[in-house]
Amino acid sequence: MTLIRSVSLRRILDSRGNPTVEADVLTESGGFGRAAAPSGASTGEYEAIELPTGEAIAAARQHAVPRLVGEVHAGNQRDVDAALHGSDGTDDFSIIGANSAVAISMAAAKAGADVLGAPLFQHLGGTFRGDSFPVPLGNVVGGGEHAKEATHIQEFLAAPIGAPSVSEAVFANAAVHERIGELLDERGVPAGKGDEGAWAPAVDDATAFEIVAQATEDVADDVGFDIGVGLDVAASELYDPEDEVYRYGDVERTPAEQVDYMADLVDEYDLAYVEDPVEENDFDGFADLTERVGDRTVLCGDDLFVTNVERLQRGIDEGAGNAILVKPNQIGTLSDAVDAVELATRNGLDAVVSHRSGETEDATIAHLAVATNAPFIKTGTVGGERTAKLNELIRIAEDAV
Ligand SMILES: O=C(O)[C@@H](CO)OP(=O)(O)O
Ligand SMILES: [Mg+2]
Repeated sequence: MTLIRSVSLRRILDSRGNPTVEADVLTESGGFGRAAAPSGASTGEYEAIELPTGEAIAAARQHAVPRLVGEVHAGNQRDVDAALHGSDGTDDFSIIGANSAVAISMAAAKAGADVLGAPLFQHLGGTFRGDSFPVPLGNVVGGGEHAKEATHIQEFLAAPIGAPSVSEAVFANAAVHERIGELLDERGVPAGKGDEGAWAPAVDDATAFEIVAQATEDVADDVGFDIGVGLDVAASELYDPEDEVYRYGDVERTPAEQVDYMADLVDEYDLAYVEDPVEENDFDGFADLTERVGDRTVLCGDDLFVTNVERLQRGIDEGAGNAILVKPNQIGTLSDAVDAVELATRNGLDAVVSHRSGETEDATIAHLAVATNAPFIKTGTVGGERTAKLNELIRIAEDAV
């Protein structure tokens, strides 16, 4: 019924104005799915390979499409993703590109759901999913690789952990974003926005903490539930492997000092969430920090784990982190992303389904988060490519998809 009739690939724009891969999958019975690959700026060293768009499309047309059309059922996601792996033959999608692979994988899932007449989250997660929702972590101030001349820490996140519904959480994050705009204005600090729509003021990290803490408190008072503060430090981008130091402008920290600094920040700001507090090869430092503060905050590996079950298993064995960031394009298929969530969940780690800094209107990750019962989703606060996912969560909660 869901046998794939055609796969079309094209070059479309992402939110940074760069080209990316979009895939259309059509089934014999008329089911249709369309999806597009996102793209990172602060990419991890161990991510699956994103090829230049034209190359990825040509390679996928040559190697993957013939293995899918007339061969594989879109409703069987494992078969679709196995065909993608089989057509590539490497363990990092360096032949067809993880950008082509993920676009096809997600488009096939949507085509499968379309044939079934079921919402995507239900096709992926089953009929008992759809009652619990992830807490949206909203990027409200940022710098690093997402905005030059702004903060050293890449993302300051609003974490509306006490919100009674996903809709109230989404609106609370937007209110924090707006309040920060006012606070910056009051201080006379001009601010543009970074790649993900967060404010990108030229202030130091300490000032950003002050402003974000005040804004989350103000909005929490208004809405009547708890809003915590989270961070994506993206520490690999601050780390100089030659000198073995983290550089925050003129301030340098050794790996041991970096762990101390992160532990101090967790206590000083009662941080609800910290992503990539140390660089991507430092499992020991991550484990040390987890031992020290893992009982009171979510310590999430992004560049550390790259949605890869082998790296995640190492983290589990070594006690490095208590959460994993899940980005389908880091690993190339939905099946691999779901495997990472399931391994994490079985071992008591939280899954945080995530966007990339370069995005499209594609809202697959909203469905993936609901389908896998992920406790968190990180997908920005404002801007059309971010609200595409946030609004989809609101629709899923209302049974309106
Ligand atoms: O580091 C991250 O978590 C992401 C998304 O916020 O950024 P990028 O897509 O640039 O890797
Ligand atoms: Mg990150």
